[in-house]
Amino acid sequence: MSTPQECTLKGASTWRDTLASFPPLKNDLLLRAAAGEETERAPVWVMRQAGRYLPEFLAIRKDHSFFECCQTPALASALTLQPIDRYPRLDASIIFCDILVVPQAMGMTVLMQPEKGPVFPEPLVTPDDISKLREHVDVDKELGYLFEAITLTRKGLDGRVPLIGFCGAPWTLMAYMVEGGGSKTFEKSKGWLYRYPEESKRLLERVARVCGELLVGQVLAGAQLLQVFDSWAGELTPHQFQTFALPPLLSIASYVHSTLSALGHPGVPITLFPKGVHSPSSLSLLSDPSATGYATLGLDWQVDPQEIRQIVGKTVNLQGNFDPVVLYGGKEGIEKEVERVCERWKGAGGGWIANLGHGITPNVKPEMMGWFLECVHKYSKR
Ligand SMILES: Cc1c2[nH]c(c1CCC(=O)O)Cc1[nH]c(c(CCC(=O)O)c1C)Cc1[nH]c(c(CCC(=O)O)c1C)Cc1[nH]c(c(C)c1CCC(=O)O)C2
Repeated sequence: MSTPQECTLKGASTWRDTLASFPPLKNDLLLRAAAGEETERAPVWVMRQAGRYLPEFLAIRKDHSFFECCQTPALASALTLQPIDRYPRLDASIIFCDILVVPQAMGMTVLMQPEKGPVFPEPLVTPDDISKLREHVDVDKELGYLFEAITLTRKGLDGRVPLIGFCGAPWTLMAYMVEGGGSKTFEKSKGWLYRYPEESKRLLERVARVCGELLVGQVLAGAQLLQVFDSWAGELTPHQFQTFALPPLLSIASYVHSTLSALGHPGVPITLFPKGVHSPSSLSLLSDPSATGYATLGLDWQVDPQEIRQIVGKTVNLQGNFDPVVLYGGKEGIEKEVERVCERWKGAGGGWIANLGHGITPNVKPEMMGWFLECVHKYSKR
């Protein structure tokens, strides 16, 4: 990972003017919860909140390919604002983009296929293929559209809620780069970890370098909180998580914090979403933000907040962990479950950001999302 002094992003010299051009923030609940405050109610947002369950999303998507939406700042910004315009109860926005823009920036072709999801026509088959990746990634050149989208979106938000920037975690990105798409068994990518452990570590650190710069660039462009999505972390053994997934995650957070600090930027909190990581030994490694650089841990729906608090203590904030399928439970079912889960969280103590335990799914009725948000506002009150 390069040292902070080497930050050559354009935003490194322009961020003060960029930030000064934004309207003041009116709703800081998310930032207070991310700073560890037990807020008067839980801030709430939903992973994949801009997406296919919204008719206004489908209307734009009909005329533009998925990556065209990501790469066109006006479209990405419009899609980011759609859920914010529709749901005044959301406490955060997340920039419309995808974790797979990092492998694209490294030189890989990624297609988004209608029923299949992401496909890499030329995945990394053996470590020799690593040499096909760009040696040096010019993040401004390859991903500058995301920085532009963020700056544009901060203006469009008009201070209503904070804007979250994000990237994929190196292990999750490596899994896609080696599998060539989604997988049930992860036999190719996990196969690499057994067969080529040293080459895997080098690949993960190379991916981490791009992720670190991408996150810094997003903050310099106006992102107020960052999230790293390790969607496939739960596929690893605890030993693999510690050996392969964690070191590049730590490199990213350390790079982001030290680079922003060297630039005189006040810094932003980072959330890690290590989906499926339930082992106490792995969770313990993530319990101290001063050691990891991650202020908040995202939880999926398969754990209980009070049990997790027992393991990680109260220094780290938690985010999650509603079952995404609760949104198919009908109004009464949603209300009962939100009330139950909010009580567990209040009993757990510490900073809590309400969210689903994974992305919202495409068949959710938009009014059920609205009802879910209303229930969280009501039942998370302290
Ligand atoms: C693994 C992953 C991806 N992308 C992402 C992850 C991590 C979170 C997770 O685990 O779900 C993250 C992501 N993807 C998208 C966002 C935008 C911001 C948001 O609203 O949260 C974010 C934060 C848009 C998207 N990314 C994608 C869509 C739908 C594509 C379409 O419109 O055709 C959206 C709105 C496509 C995508 N992108 C990816 C897959 C596997 C797919 C296909 C399956 C699916 O649709 O969920 C990779």
